[in-house]
Amino acid sequence: MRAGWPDRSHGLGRVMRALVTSLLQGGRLIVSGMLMAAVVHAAFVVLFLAAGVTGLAVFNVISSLLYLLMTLLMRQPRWRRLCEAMAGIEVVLHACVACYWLGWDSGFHYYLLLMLPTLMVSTLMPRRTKWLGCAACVLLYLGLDLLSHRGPPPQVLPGGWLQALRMFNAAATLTMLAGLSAIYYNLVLRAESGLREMASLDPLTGLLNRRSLAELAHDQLARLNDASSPLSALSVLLGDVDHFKAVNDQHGHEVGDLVLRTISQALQSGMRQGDLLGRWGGEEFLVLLPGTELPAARMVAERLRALVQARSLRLPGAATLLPVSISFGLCQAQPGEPLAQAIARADQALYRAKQAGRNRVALADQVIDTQPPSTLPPQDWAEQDAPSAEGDGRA
Ligand SMILES: Nc1nc2c(ncn2[C@@H]2O[C@H](COP(=O)(O)OP(=O)(O)OP(=O)(O)O)[C@@H](O)[C@H]2O)c(=O)[nH]1
Repeated sequence: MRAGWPDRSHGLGRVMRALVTSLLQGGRLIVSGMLMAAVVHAAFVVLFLAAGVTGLAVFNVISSLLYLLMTLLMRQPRWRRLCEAMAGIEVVLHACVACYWLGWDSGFHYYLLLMLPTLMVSTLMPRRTKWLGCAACVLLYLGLDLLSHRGPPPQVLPGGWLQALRMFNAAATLTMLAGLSAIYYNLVLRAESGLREMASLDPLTGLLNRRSLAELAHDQLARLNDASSPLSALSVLLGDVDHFKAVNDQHGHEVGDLVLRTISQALQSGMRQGDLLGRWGGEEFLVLLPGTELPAARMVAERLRALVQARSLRLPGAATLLPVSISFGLCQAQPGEPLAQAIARADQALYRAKQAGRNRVALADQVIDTQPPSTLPPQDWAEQDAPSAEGDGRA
């Protein structure tokens, strides 16, 4: 239980807590609107009692309670559609009755205007229904105007009261419109950032996906080529999970996915601030190390490799651990070198790491290579003293 809430809340405390919780956690435009409506209606009870308009004061008590009830009911998805419809009916009915009873100058017709944005942003009704609802509101507004101007209203308030009421209604409507707009704007922002996140992250591992990592890599290469930029080096590390096909084949794709997530976490745990990690392909990971030259990058790669190796998995019912390991190919991007070429060089080094027994780091040639792999000179080294992969026999 959060500090500040009583341990055992009863009655009003519980209702208040549910209201605040529904507002904060529900986070929905319509819930916030209903809570605002309950408060505004409660304010009108006081106003009407003071002006001697008892009938409308009772109407407002009922409306205020109805809105509080709906705010609570809105937490249950099955009640949402009914609540939205009830709120709409209440606004229209209340605006019409109050405007007819006290006259056009009371300003109650303003509340009909609230229906237009509320209808339009509702997620619970089809587009056609929204437009029909808006058209009905406009017709009602015009009809109410005609009806109210045919003669004096049933209850005539003193001039000062009427003016105060109209100003209150105008202020309340405008404030609610501003509030609704702000809430809607926040919802749009949240949805937008959610979409952006979905578009840039790999859903399985939560790492950057290939597209967003490629964009960042292009930015880094541009900085490397820019003489005014402080970036002096960029190392590119391409990793590939060892014997991953065998994991899938022997244990199924769910275990394969678990291995990928485990390796992602291991890699993330070894990343430094400013380095970039992403899932480049199925079982391939790409790491960019800005400001890092080859010797330091090699140490980073060794650290990541060791972190992955330490994450062997114990599968349910299995007597032995499932070994996991990763091989890395490493190169330092050359100024002016395209991304594809830097990655191709890292890939060639990765190929040699695999050939040399896996679970190791291999460095690419420093020379920018434009030749096909078959004509390359023999590579100078793959780390022969690195530990062997678990279960090398599967190679
Ligand atoms: N479970 C799972 N498997 C994937 C995913 N993406 C790719 N794979 C599998 O990863 C396997 C990659 O196998 P290979 O490229 O043959 O390589 P490997 O078995 O890891 O062997 P080496 O790389 O030589 O050590 C293929 O069987 C793909 O189907 C994924 O998101 N989830």
